[in-house]
Amino acid sequence: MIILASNSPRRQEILSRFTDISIVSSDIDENNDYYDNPIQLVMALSFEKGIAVALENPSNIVISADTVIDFNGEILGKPQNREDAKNMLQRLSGKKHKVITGYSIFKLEKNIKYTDYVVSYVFFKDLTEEEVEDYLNTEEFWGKSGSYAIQGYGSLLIDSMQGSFENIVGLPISKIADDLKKLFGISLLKEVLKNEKSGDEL
Ligand SMILES: Cc1cn([C@H]2C[C@H](O)[C@@H](COP(=O)(O)OP(=O)(O)OP(=O)(O)O)O2)c(=O)[nH]c1=O
Repeated sequence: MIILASNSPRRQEILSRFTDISIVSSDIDENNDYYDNPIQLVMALSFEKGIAVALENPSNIVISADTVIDFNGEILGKPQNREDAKNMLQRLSGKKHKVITGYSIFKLEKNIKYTDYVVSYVFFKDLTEEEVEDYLNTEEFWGKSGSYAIQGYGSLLIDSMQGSFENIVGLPISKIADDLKKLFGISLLKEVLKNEKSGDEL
């Protein structure tokens, strides 16, 4: 069984659509000042999140991920407080930014330690002060990189996007499916059929 090393309900929801998973939470310090390159940062953080869990479970496939926003070269993570969130949303307003998710896949008994990343683009609408305040009042911004959730009320803030939607939500499932095929010969569609997951509710 695949282990997802994550506390993120979004990541759990995405991966569990395709295969049975078990969750092992990974608590690492995400305040990492070593990297000013967002790609290096998300790859390093995802590796760190996953490796501790992989060492405990060497015979399992372990997947971990980390998501940040790259706003003209500046890294935006999760907001510390409402003020911080307001500031991020006002800066993203009317502009394009990158959402970068780094992810790692491990199976240590086979000496597999794989890390990669996926970039998506999000174009924000011009937001009024009132719209920003109303969105903040939904409290959805907590725990979200860039202070919004494209899968939630944040969809109203967004003009358009380019690339993988699931990557923005935190797990680039299409790319990970390709990697699972390459690394282990596992097909997520075959997993869906094997586990008789129903497509009816989607
Ligand atoms: C941009 C964006 C981010 N997010 C979320 C995905 C991630 O959960 C979160 C970024 O924080 P992360 O640090 O990547 O992940 P996490 O702390 O939530 O979970 P874990 O480290 O245990 O795996 O932002 C959305 O849900 N929607 C969005 O539109």
